[in-house]
Amino acid sequence: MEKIKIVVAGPRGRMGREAVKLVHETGEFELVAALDRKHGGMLVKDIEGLPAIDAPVYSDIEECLSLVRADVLIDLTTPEVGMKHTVAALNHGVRPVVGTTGFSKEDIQELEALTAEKDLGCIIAPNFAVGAILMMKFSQMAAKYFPDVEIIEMHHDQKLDAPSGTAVKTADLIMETRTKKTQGHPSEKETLAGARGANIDGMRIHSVRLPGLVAHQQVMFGSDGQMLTLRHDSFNRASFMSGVKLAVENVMKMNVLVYGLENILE
Ligand SMILES: NC(=O)C1=CN([C@@H]2O[C@H](COP(=O)(O)OP(=O)(O)OC[C@H]3O[C@@H](n4cnc5c(N)ncnc54)[C@H](OP(=O)(O)O)[C@@H]3O)[C@@H](O)[C@H]2O)C=CC1
Ligand SMILES: O=C(O)C1=N[C@H](C(=O)O)C[C@H](O)C1
Repeated sequence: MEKIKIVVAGPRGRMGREAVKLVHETGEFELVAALDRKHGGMLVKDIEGLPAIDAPVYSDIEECLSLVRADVLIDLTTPEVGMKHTVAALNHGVRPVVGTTGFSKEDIQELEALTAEKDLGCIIAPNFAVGAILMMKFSQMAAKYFPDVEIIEMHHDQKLDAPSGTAVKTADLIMETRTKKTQGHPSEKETLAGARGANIDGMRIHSVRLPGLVAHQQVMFGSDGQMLTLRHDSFNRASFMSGVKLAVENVMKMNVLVYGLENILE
């Protein structure tokens, strides 16, 4: 069987490094190139800390996808770069698996239309950890019975986007089952701006950023005399890799855009 030919964008990043390792160690995957703005013209093996792979490194996606035959692009960069990469991949007939967070609803709609036009698969997954997907699904179930919910997401202090993609996705899923309401006292006032967190459909999201953290989320449901707390912790980036593998395998069989790994987990 032919291997799935993969390009990784952001190979020096915390997630990109793990993704390169995953591709290298997975028998049915092959790393055919990497996209790295600082190391165009080099080989992957020449970048400090990356495995001994002879694949070329490009700094420009157009050049990369014109010269290299690839099946899948794994993007782990920033929302602006990730959007540009995803559009370029689809235009070159390459299926994107996007872990990058911070895409807007409009970005996702635009990519959905392009994916349909190109008749390709595309997976955008704000969180690849299976435990996090379950936490989101359980939150969606709970919100039907507990409409008062606050999401507390906690990440390392190098994270660029807030709230996290996972928190936004959790809120999106909750909105499907929760009876809309504005939480808290109707006359509540913040005496310090931001004290009540971000408001999404009347729910609140709080973003904690501290050194030492990796990726954690707690969803708290309150009701008369009882409370339900659902929590997931990623203690390292390896926790995301089984989801990346699953996404790569699935995107090869798809011809639509899927936003969220919960849509492909059996
Ligand atoms: N879906 C999931 O399960 C997960 C998603 N994430 C998301 O993945 C993304 C990456 O996270 P993480 O690995 O921690 O971040 P890092 O900052 O460690 O890595 C980001 C990578 O993107 C590159 N990059 C940044 N800006 C540019 C640019 N303008 N052009 C080209 N490359 C650029 C960086 O290269 P350089 O050094 O040159 O800046 C770096 O290699 C984030 O959006 C994060 O939220 C993270 C964990 C899990
Ligand atoms: O930046 C991170 O680290 C993470 N980002 C994703 C998000 O924004 O939800 C996934 C995970 O929480 C780790």
